[in-house]
Amino acid sequence: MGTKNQASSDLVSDPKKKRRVGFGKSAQLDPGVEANDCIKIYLVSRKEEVDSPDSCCIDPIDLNKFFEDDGKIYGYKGLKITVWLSSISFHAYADIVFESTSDGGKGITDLKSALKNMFAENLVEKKEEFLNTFSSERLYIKSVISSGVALEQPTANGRSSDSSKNSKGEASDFEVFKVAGEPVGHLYSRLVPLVLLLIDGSNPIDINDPRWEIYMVVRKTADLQEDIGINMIGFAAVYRFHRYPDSQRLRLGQILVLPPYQGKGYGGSLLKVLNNVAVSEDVYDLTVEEPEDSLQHVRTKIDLQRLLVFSPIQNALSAVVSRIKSENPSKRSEPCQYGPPRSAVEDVRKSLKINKRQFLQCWEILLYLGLDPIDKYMESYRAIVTARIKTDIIGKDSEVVGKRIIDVPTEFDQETSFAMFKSQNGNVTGSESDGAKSNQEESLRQLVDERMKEIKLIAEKVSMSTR
Ligand SMILES: CC(=O)SCCNC(=O)CCNC(=O)[C@H](O)C(C)(C)COP(=O)(O)OP(=O)(O)OC[C@H]1O[C@@H](n2cnc3c(N)ncnc32)[C@H](O)[C@@H]1OP(=O)(O)O
Repeated sequence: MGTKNQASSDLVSDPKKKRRVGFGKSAQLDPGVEANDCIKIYLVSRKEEVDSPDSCCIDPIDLNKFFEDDGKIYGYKGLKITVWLSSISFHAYADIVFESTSDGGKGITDLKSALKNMFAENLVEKKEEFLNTFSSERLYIKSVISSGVALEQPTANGRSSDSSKNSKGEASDFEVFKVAGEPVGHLYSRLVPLVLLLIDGSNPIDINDPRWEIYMVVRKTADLQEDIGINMIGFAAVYRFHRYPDSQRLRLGQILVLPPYQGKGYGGSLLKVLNNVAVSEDVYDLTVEEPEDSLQHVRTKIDLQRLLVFSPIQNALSAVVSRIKSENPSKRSEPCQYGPPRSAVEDVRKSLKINKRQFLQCWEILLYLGLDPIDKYMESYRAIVTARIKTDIIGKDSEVVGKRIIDVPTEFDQETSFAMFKSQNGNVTGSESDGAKSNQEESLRQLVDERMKEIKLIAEKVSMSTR
């Protein structure tokens, strides 16, 4: 880490100095600068890319969280921090530039310790030392994968056309390696900054727990010399649970495709490899921990492609589609069940390793795809989705007297925030009113609209890929 206008030793590193109390009037207090506004992080794979304006600037989820209290940096005038993060060894170097420092009543932020929070041991003090890592650590990824196991690549359809969009054909030129046991800790320690910067709401995994495995996607670059040409594209951290009495479950905890490679099919390919692992090892199921919408989108597309050709569920699916067509669910006063039979849930889990929750999500979209032409059955379909969402939010007893949903002020997404309200005698008391009821209906309508949009989008993509 270094500075241009000021020596790095000028930076405050004594925690006691971090938040000195100022005595000026509050109106004159240093307003600070948002970390997000003065830090830029570039991902570089060659030393020539350092200082180049054309390098890949990444877009971290939130840099403010690395700075105490309100995420602001205090005490600097004209502060600009440029971080170069190596995608070869994952070391980082920070170039810190500022015109002057002074305590404007809020102390002078300790930049060193904040950057250490982000990059830990990967942070290199001297630029020269950082530049040297491109040669001294050039075999790092190669050495990691040499301790791992190469996995079979998926041959399933779905991404090949997208991959060919890339004129360099990058997405077809990759391999996946599984790293387990002792090397996981060392490798993951290097990957932690990427996880914290690029995966929303992530926390580092416990590297002392031997049940974590890392699946690494690498690309061999043909134009470079032997030994050098291996880049990491992305990785997944997967937890292997024991399931009594003699089975195992896999849980995808974190997945990241490096920003320059996102949207080129690598994430989907990695998920397909994980599906292959789950099926070939005959584990109980493969689940995903709190998937982001973007991941859930890719995952659902892949699962739908598998389900559409999975013959054991096709009869059940046709039967439910026919019932919807003839029963007209939108006209029924009682909510009706159009879910899959239990045997289908079990078949899907056993053969495809898709768990029930994910299968139900996919089933809803399979019904949409089956109701052809969908426009004719849209009212019925929407009624089914509405009933399902209502049940998900307030449980199976939603129609029971005395239980109502109301929307409540919340710091979370308003669209998904409800509270259940139960009165003693079945009458609604307190603040629930006609107004609250219509708010509740509006919230439900918005949720249904969102889900309908999502279903339509995925159904279109899947139809396109299977044509
Ligand atoms: C359990 C967890 O780890 S949850 C956190 C998941 N990880 C992250 O959010 C980190 C940042 N994102 C990523 O690393 C990647 O974008 C992943 C892993 C989510 C997906 O990998 P990619 O290689 O980008 O996906 P891939 O190219 O196979 O598929 C692209 C699809 O994902 C969608 N997608 C990719 N990135 C995003 C995004 N940031 N936002 C919304 N959608 C996205 C695209 O719309 C595309 O869908 P389409 O083909 O239907 O148009």
